[in-house]
Formats: sequence, structure tokens, C-alpha cells
Amino acid sequence: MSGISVAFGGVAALSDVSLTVEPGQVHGLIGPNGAGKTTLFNVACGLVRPSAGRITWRGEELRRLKPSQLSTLGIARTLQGVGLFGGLSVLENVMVGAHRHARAGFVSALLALPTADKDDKVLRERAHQALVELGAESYADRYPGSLPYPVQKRVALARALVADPDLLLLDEPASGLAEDEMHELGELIRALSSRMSVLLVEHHMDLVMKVCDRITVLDSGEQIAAGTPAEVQADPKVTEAYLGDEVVETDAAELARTDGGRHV
Ligand SMILES: Nc1ncnc2c1ncn2[C@@H]1O[C@H](COP(=O)(O)OP(=O)(O)OP(=O)(O)O)[C@@H](O)[C@H]1O
Repeated sequence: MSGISVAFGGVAALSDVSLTVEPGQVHGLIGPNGAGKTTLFNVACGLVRPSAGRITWRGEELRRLKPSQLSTLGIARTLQGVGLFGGLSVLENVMVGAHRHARAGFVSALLALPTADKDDKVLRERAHQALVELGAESYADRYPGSLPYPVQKRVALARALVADPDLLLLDEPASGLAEDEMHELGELIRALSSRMSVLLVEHHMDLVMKVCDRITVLDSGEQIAAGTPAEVQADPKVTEAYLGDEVVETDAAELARTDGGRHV
């Protein structure tokens, strides 16, 4: 993505931001609250159309990118909300992510032609493998609503992985996870980078520093730093941006205490 700008109702959410995810690398996108991370992530998913800038994928410019194009482009994503289908089993949810590997079209599936049957078997097998990779195969027949949040997150990740993407977009995959689950997630993301590139939006700094090859830092819609984890950590502009954020959070916590926490 280069020179990306986005404005919501005249207010700039992103100004001239550029970011390249290199093949086989994990690229972190960080910044304090309201920095513009989700907005940039949504631009990459085709959910938000930038007012300026270019999105290029494998050397070709993607004009008017739509979320529905992602799977054909070899791009998969997980969103902040888990977004599983409540009426489908875990296995079926994951199968939805694998549909780009189906050879039969919608019509033959509808008419239950033999190709569709064969496809169904292949997709089931792929989905099962993805669940095994995420250690969630024992939940295959359960429904998402009955599962703990961390398991739902794994299923959502399995659904993204089953498409065998070249680029995986992850928006806050560690939110709501316990320390050991976060550690496992870190190992998994590192392992994934041998077969795909990853763009990771994440608040947990330990995780970001551990798994990313490169990091872009946003603050108030502007790119304030980019580089390796060590370079970014040593950048005074980054420390300053986060300090401001902590002061705001401390104020909020203080307010909650003095107000008995009723309004915060
Ligand atoms: N749909 C929208 N309409 C109006 N303003 C928006 C919209 N989405 C985001 N914004 C504004 O754009 C700015 C960037 O928001 P964004 O959610 O991208 O930041 P973020 O870095 O992801 O924040 P957080 O870490 O809190 O999730 C904020 O000022 C936010 O209020």
C-alpha cells in the first residue's frame, strides 16, 4: 500500500501511509488507540476505500478492491470480532474458508452433481487438517456459540488458513487470550511465515516484538516509524507516542477509581 489517505466525514484517519508486506515476512502494524491501524487493515481488506493512494498485489494495482475478491487473490483475513456462522458446525465454518479450492461451481453444488460431492469430501478433509493444525479438531462437530472465546478464535484462524493464502491479514488475534495461548499463537504465526506473508495488527507488544520481521508504527493517522523490532523500539518518536497513550489510559483509570468506576 502506498500513499494511503482516508478521511471519515472530513476528519483524516490516515494521511499518506505506505506499507509493504514482503514475501514470507510477518509485518506488524502498531500504534496507540485511534492511530489508524484498523482503518489501514480495512483498506487492505477492501472494506474501506482510500481517498488517495495505491494498493498493489504481486506487481498489479488493485483498483476498487472488494472483500469478495480477497480469496481469489490468495488473501485471507481474520477480523477483531470472531465472525463465525452460529448455525454451522465448526467444521462447516472452516469449510467456508476453503471454497476457493472447490472445483465445482455454485450451480453443480446446487444440483448435487458428482463433482460437488467430490469437492465436499476434499473440502472436509482440508478443513479437518486446518483444525488439526490449530489443535481444534476435537470441536469439529460443535457449534461456535457453545465454545470458549479462545477456541472460537482458533476456529476463525483455521478458516483463514484452510484457503492456503499467500497473505494472511490478522486483526488483533491475541485479544482475549491468556498468556500461554498468546505464546502458542506467536509460535504459530512464526511457523506460518514459512508458507505465507502475514500482516499483524496487534496491541500486545511482547507478541509483536517477538514474531515480526518488520513493524510500521502509526500515530494519529500518520506513519511515525518503520523498521525491525529493535529499530522501532529504540525510536524516541515511538516511545513518545505510547507515553501519551499511557497517560490517557492512566487518567481514565484514575477517573474510574475516583468515580467508583460507575461511568467508565
Ligand atoms: N467508520 C468510522 N467513522 C468515523 N470515524 C472513524 C471510523 N473508523 C475509524 N474512525 C476514526 O479514525 C481514527 C482511526 O481509527 P482506527 O480504529 O483505525 O484506529 P486504531 O489504531 O485501530 O485504534 P484502536 O487501537 O483503538 O482500535 C480514529 O480517530 C477513529 O475515531
